[in-house]
Formats: sequence, C-alpha cells, structure tokens
Amino acid sequence: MTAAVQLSNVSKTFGAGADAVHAFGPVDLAIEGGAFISLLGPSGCGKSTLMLMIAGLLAVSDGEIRVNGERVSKPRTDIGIMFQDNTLVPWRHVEGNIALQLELRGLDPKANQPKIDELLKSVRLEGFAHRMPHELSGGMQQRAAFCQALVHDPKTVLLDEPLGKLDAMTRESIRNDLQALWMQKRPTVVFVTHSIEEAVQLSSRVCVVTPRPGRIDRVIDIDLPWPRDLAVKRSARFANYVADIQGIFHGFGIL
Ligand SMILES: Nc1ncnc2c1ncn2[C@@H]1O[C@H](COP(=O)(O)OP(=O)(O)OP(=O)(O)O)[C@@H](O)[C@H]1O
Repeated sequence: MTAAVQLSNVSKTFGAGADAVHAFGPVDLAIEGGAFISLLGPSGCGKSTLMLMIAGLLAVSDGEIRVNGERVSKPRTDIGIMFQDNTLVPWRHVEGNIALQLELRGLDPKANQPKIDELLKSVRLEGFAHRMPHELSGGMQQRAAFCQALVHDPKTVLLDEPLGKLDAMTRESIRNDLQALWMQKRPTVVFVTHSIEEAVQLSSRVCVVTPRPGRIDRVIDIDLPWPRDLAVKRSARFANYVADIQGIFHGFGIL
C-alpha cells in the first residue's frame, strides 16, 4: 500500500562550505494514511525544516518526499498546515479568514458554509464567527486557525507546534478538541511538539528525533485506547510511555 507520506533518505543542509548547517537527516519514514504521527525532539533538531519540506515550501538537499504517492516538488495546496503563530489576516473576521482558505483554492465559501459552521462548532467558536482576530484570545485564534487548516478537507495535515504558545489549561482543552476532530475526520496528521505528554496523548506513533542533525532515533507505537481522556492519561500505561520517552531524551543528554 502507498504510504500517505513517504520520506526516503531525506536530508537538508542550509548554506555551503564552512557556513553549512546540516539541519536534518538522512531519514526514512513511511506514514500510513489516517495516522497521527508526532515528531518529538529538542529545539533546533530540524522538525520545522521537515514540515516545510513535506509542504513543498522548502527543497530537500537529498532524497525524496512523496505525499499520497506524488513526489513533492512545489508548494502543495491539498494539505492543511498550521504553525505556532497563526496566519489569520487582521482585516477579516473569523469566518472570513476560514473562507479565505477556500477562495485561495478556487472553492466556493457559500457552498461550504455548512462545513464552516460545523468546524467552528467543533472548536467551540460558533458564537465568534463575525469577530475580528484581535477580539479573540490566543487560544481562540489557534482554534480558528485549526478551522482554516481543515476547511478544504485535506487528507494530510501538518501541525507545527500549534499549541506551543498557549497556557497549560487552554492547551489541554484544545488538545482534546484536536483529538476529537482527528477521530472524526481521520486525516493523516504530522504533529510537531516538544511535549512528551502531548505526543503520547495524541499520537498513534511517536517519532523520537535526535538533536541536530535530526534523525529518527526510534518510532514508538502508542497502544492506548481512544479517546485519550483523563482516565487514560491517569493510567499506568500512559505514565510508562512518558517515562520511557523521558529516558530516551535523558540518554541524549537533554533531560
Ligand atoms: N533558512 C535557514 N537558513 C539557515 N539555517 C536554518 C534555516 N532554517 C533553519 N535553519 C537551521 O536548521 C536547524 C533546524 O531548524 P528548525 O527550525 O527546523 O528546528 P526545530 O527542530 O523546528 O526547532 P524548534 O523546536 O526550536 O522550533 C537549526 O540549526 C536552524 O538554525
């Protein structure tokens, strides 16, 4: 079966000569359709670089990336993408920002209004469709950005530390919404995080990335029931996954 995202011998070096920075790889990884994969690694190990390469926004130095069997050679509009800093434009209200993602792809926002309404409801923003971004809290802005990333029903979604700047309680709450959305729509998700608990809670598989140049040290299947609610998070098995991964980063000299 074709992997949804296939990395073959992928590496990235910025610059050349004495100033060259070997940021990432070489890495081989096959991500199956509908998986929720986390890239968990220390700061500067090349996680964002990899996300940009999968999105076709940055060229690989070596190797090849395929998304749904197609070689990535230019920016892809069929994926959903979200970063730590959201990309809401300040001059459109929430609904207009979500509609913009449809307009950019030549899709009709009016025909997709039920989908916009449903997405806003799923992230508890139904009462804020006509508010401007500056009228929202940071957490609400990120919730709106999730709707932007998902409104065109992408099969592949790249989330680069989308919860990184949020306070712990908001983060926890949005994690649960994200999990529910993924369970409902089952896109293939590649998720970057520094949080071991977050990776274990959300992922079907966790890729442990080494310090720069980032390589995948190991891939850990997270065999816990869905949804990963408070009861699952309090279980001994959850704690064991977290402790095992902490041990790996301790071995890297990071924890
Ligand atoms: N455009 C660039 N030019 C030169 N070096 C770069 C560029 N982008 C990233 N790098 C370098 O590549 C390495 C990996 O950066 P990257 O942002 O991918 O790491 P990261 O794992 O996402 O880090 P963080 O978790 O802190 O966001 C870093 O050493 C960084 O300085």
